[in-house]
Amino acid sequence: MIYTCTFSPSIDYTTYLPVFSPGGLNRTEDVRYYPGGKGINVSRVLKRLGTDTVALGFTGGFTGQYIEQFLKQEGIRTDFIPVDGITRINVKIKAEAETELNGPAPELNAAQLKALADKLAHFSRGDWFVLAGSLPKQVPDGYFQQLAGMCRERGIHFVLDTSGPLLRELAAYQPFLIKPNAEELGELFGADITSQAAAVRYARRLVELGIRHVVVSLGGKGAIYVSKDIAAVAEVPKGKVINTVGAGDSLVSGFIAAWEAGAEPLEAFRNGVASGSATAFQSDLCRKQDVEALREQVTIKPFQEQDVNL
Ligand SMILES: Nc1ncnc2c1ncn2[C@@H]1O[C@H](COP(=O)(O)OP(=O)(O)O)[C@@H](O)[C@H]1O
Ligand SMILES: O=P(O)(O)OC[C@H]1O[C@](O)(COP(=O)(O)O)[C@@H](O)[C@@H]1O
Repeated sequence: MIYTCTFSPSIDYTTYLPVFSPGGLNRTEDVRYYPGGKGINVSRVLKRLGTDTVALGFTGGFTGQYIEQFLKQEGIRTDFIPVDGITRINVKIKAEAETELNGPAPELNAAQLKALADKLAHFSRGDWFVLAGSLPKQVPDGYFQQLAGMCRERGIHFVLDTSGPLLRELAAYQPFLIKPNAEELGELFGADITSQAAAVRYARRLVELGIRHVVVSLGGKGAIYVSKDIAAVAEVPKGKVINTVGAGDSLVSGFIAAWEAGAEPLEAFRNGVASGSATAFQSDLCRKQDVEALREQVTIKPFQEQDVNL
């Protein structure tokens, strides 16, 4: 089974307007309320691609209930741990530029954290644990390391899509897949990633740590895949960008869906990139038919040492 885990779910209050004036009164007529948070997006996309998951994480209040109901209506199994606070609402303003306002998640107590570790203790070899999105800082030292260590010991595919200092620490637990964007990869190494060659160089350092698949997403500039034997660059298909929120999560989902179906790494990568772009080209997350239509338009080439600026 694929378990996704979202420590900080959200409702993504997504609104479209031609011009956004900071500091002024902005009236908007087109508003959507999507359940969000990276693991939840992965569960939603995998469902659309025909793969079942269980969405784990922490939810609270009326916003938490909304997310749970929404996912159930889409046929997604949930097993959230209830928390006392109210699940956040993240604001996504789609005007000339995309502006995001991501709130803090409710605090978690020791019993709630333990409840998650107890669930992980029942996973079987070959299951997946997709830990995605921002992680709370106020957890006891070593907690996330314990979860990552359980995955390593039990042969669970550990997929990590987070940012900040924990990304560096958990990378040492040899996740199966990680998907930083260029900025997150740069943060890991205290570097500015301004070229494909730099992205490949640092991704290789992660592979040397024992991570099997490293995908560096580059927004509209595509993505890079690095493993022990392969370094490849994908160009994205052309299309009208509508909402890139969830594009990174869709990339992760497309990769996992194809891998579970027996695809080779570069085919899984292609499916991931097509899923990311299919999401960027619509308001909500990608649909299977759009991913299939875009897949052949994703060009993948071996990485060439000559430098290409990002
Ligand atoms: N402007 C875009 N045009 C086409 N595809 C895009 C665009 N933005 C994102 N994507 C697709 O989504 C993937 C992930 O996007 P990215 O913005 O890098 O992720 P994140 O949201 O995690 O930072 C990209 O690798 C690409 O496949
Ligand atoms: O946990 P974070 O880092 O605040 O991110 C949460 C946000 O990321 C998203 O999951 C989208 O992520 P991506 O655009 O990176 O795929 C939103 O749904 C959510 O509002």
